Amino acid sequence: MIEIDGSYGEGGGQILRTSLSLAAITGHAIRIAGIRAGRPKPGLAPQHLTSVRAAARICQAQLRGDALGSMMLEFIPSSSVQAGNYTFDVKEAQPMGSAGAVTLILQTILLPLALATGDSQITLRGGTHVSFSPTIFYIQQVYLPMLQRMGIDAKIKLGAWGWHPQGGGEVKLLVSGGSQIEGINLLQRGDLQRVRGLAVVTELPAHIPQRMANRAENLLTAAGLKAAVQTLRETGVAAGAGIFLTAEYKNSLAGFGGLGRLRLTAEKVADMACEQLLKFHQTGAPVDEHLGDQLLLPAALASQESQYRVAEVSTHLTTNAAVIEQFGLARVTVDEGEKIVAVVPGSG
Ligand SMILES: Nc1ncnc2c1ncn2[C@@H]1O[C@H](COP(=O)(O)OP(=O)(O)OP(=O)(O)O)[C@@H](O)[C@H]1O
Repeated sequence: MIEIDGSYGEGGGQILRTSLSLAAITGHAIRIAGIRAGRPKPGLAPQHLTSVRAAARICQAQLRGDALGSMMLEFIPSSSVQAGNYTFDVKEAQPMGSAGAVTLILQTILLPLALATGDSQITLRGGTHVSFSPTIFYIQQVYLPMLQRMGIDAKIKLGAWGWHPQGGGEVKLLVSGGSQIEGINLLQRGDLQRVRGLAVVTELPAHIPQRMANRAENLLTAAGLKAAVQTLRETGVAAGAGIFLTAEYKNSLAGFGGLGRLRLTAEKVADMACEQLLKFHQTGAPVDEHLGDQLLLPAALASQESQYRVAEVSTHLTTNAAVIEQFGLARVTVDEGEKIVAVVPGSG
């Protein structure tokens, strides 16, 4: 049984999710104590509990401690990962409804399914565009295209938008099994080709996405960047608004966003997304702070080494590196000065 300290470093949900993915892939039993001890409301929240159950379903794991608020979990896989058709709904963990991020559940099971024999089709229900997690736009425009370069083939389709706090979104994920994961080398990003974006609302007037798009295009153009932001107005289970931007460099992709809320003007939401993008652009790095921690897992499972330069070395990154090393799957070196991450699989 591999013992994981959930309070280590960041002390957040990512330690749990990375451990679940790796337990499913390797078949190792794990015990995690101190789950999300670093958070104000520690223990398993609906999104985490759904991730636990999703990971358990695909490798028929026995569970102990799989309850809301639990700070201890035992996860004992009893089969190899089984490709197939699955549905996971955050509501099953929290019947009152929750905007728990489906993207984080997606990231927990994607690599195990990509390495399994056979293709999978997954339906995920919950929050699709929520703070402190990748949005579906980010998964579509940044994460999956980067994974594609590493030999992982997955596609997603948004069925319904799910915003905070109601959730209620739906996403279909198609994963090709039998992947051979290749390493990635991202030290130079090359020139910026353009910034593409989407300004969207559900159940709100059309002037809002238009104002977000105009503001973002104006700000980015004034900074000398080529930018095109589309607008979209959709129906949904609740009102919501957001703007999502992708910076497309010759060799890399990076994603940023702003989410609307009551009393925040459309312009302010666009400003938030543009500020993040412009700050990133100035660093000259190919990999944004979030992709930096998200690339670690595929890099650890690849058959070659990876090296990439990040805009910022986050505690998510260093914490994730420590979890991966604990499974003995790869050696991860983070050069804090140069902000270069090196992953050598099979040498942990
Ligand atoms: N704006 C963003 N764009 C892309 N990815 C993001 C963004 N914000 C957060 N992420 C990613 O979401 C993940 C969040 O992990 P974290 O450990 O914070 O867990 P959590 O389960 O959301 O909950 P908690 O932090 O409450 O424990 C990280 O991989 C991080 O890179």
